[in-house]
Amino acid sequence: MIRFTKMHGLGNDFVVLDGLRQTLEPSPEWIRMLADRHFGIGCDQVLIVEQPRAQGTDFHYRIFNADGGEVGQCGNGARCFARFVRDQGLTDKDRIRVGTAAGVIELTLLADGRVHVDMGRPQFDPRRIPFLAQARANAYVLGLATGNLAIGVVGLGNPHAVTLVDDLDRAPIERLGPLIVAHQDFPEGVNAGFMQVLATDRARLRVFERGVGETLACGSGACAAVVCGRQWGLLGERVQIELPGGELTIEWPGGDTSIGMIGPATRVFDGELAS
Ligand SMILES: N[C@@H](CCC[C@H](N)C(=O)O)C(=O)O
Repeated sequence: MIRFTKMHGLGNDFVVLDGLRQTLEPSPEWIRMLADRHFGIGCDQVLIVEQPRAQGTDFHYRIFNADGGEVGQCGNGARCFARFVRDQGLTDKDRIRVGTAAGVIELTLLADGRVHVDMGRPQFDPRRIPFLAQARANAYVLGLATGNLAIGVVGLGNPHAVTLVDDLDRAPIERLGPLIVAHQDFPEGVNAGFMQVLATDRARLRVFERGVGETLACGSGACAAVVCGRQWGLLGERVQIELPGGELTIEWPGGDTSIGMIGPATRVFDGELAS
């Protein structure tokens, strides 16, 4: 039997697994089965808690998309990770340092039950995102079969493309999302965000995620949207991002500073899976 916990961050849902007290062999086929909403448990991402690998960290955090691919970042998952390791008695710390495939992030359990994630500094160097562009820019033009699209591109431990729209309810996300995610200029794929700015401290966002499709919320996507919005002179330092599943607070002073995200983490149920 494999023990798991079903959790979500604003409807971006996860199967969370303790890889410290049980032996796991997360093949892509097994991850796809867990994530399957008909033949498995159902989730957008599978998250695994492992022994720390980097010095000065408490745990290692592995993230798998529903398609079985392993990735470097999941912001909503990071909040659930913090809640999980505390609720399972794996730590008694309020501030937890976690290594990921993309670097170290810091999670802080707040007194009101929400979690703050220090997501690290945004990456703008196209080669390191990775994105095929000659030089760094605040905006790029992406050639799609449907025409040219203006995007911002930023790495948050995973790649993001952000498009500004006038009306999020009318944006052709189902049509453009798959084209952006699979575009040849993103050798490892990309998460495609669509943002409508409402004020300097408030925006709406929908994200078509790499390896999943559209989700109810994307934490790293919300950070990417604020970074791009600030670079375009549209957003301030502290922004409320409205996603289909609820709201996140994103803080980014700009420049070479790290980006902060505050939001909820919810445990839905615990279960056992016949392995
Ligand atoms: N939902 C996540 C992002 C998960 C990974 C993403 N789909 C990728 O492939 O990079 C979030 O909350 O950040």
